[in-house]
Amino acid sequence: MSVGRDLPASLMLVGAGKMGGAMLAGWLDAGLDPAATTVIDPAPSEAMTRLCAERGVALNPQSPAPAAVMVLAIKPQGLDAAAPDLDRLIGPETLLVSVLAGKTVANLRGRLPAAQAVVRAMPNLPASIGRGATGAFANHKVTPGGRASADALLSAAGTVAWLDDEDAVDAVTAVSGSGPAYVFLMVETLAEAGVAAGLPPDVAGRLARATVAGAGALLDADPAEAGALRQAVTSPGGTTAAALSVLMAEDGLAPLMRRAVAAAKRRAGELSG
Ligand SMILES: NC(=O)C1=CN([C@@H]2O[C@H](COP(=O)(O)OP(=O)(O)OC[C@H]3O[C@@H](n4cnc5c(N)ncnc54)[C@H](OP(=O)(O)O)[C@@H]3O)[C@@H](O)[C@H]2O)C=CC1
Ligand SMILES: O=C(O)[C@@H]1CCC=N1
Repeated sequence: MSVGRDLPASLMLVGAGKMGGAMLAGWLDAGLDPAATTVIDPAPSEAMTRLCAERGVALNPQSPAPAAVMVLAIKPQGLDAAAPDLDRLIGPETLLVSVLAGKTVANLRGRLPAAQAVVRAMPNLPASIGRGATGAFANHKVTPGGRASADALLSAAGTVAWLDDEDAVDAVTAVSGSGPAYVFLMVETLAEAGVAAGLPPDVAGRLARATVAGAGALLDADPAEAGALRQAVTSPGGTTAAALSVLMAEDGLAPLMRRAVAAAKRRAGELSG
């Protein structure tokens, strides 16, 4: 699908924080018309204010007109307070694309009755460099053209997986939405372990960061499965095997990751409503 061709004729981004800001930069780079783009955020960061000024994007205009697509990127906990004002900004043809964790299509339509066609999307932070991973679900009111627009927007930020089952969005949230934080934590804990093993903190930090970044880049460049790449590092009877006997033990990383993902999915469910 051609990203540029299917980008919406006009777009309103509501909430230009970490996730909204990351996506906006990618969309503008992908060819979204800045003159047809509006950002609504009551207290935009300096960087967002500068980006809008430099690229010619309208920031908090007095009387914004409904756009072809509204992307909602406020916190889920802020939906109730924001909804009455936002509902007035949704036209009969507006496609609502929400990235709010936990908020279901029914939750959204309950707060925003003007919204008919709704896409629930769960992107992640590497969208800021066009390397995001997004899961998306479209309700039955979304037309093929609306889905193509949403796909073009989300694809501008990286890989998109469309989901047939809305319940899967909470699992996507727990795996890829929150997932970058798990990887960043891996860098932090690997560095800490390096210090405990005797490395100076700056050396441990630099090597841990470069190791995770390099492993990610290799995973990206090499079509081999992650397990095969792991085996390529593991010399029989060597140091990696010794470490993996700890990480792959019955009480190692796998059950810990299952518990972490289950906790995130449970939290997404709690944010529903
Ligand atoms: N961060 C991430 O990695 C991911 C986040 N998400 C989802 O993205 C959404 C935003 O998260 P994130 O970017 O981290 O949060 P942020 O707090 O960074 O961004 C939310 C932004 O919305 C603004 N805002 C608050 N109320 C309104 C309003 N009524 N109208 C317009 N803007 C408003 C906030 O302003 P102020 O700060 O002044 O309140 C803030 O700038 C969440 O729903 C989250 O679940 C999804 C995937 C990944
Ligand atoms: O932590 C959160 O709730 C959001 C959703 C996924 C990533 N950040």
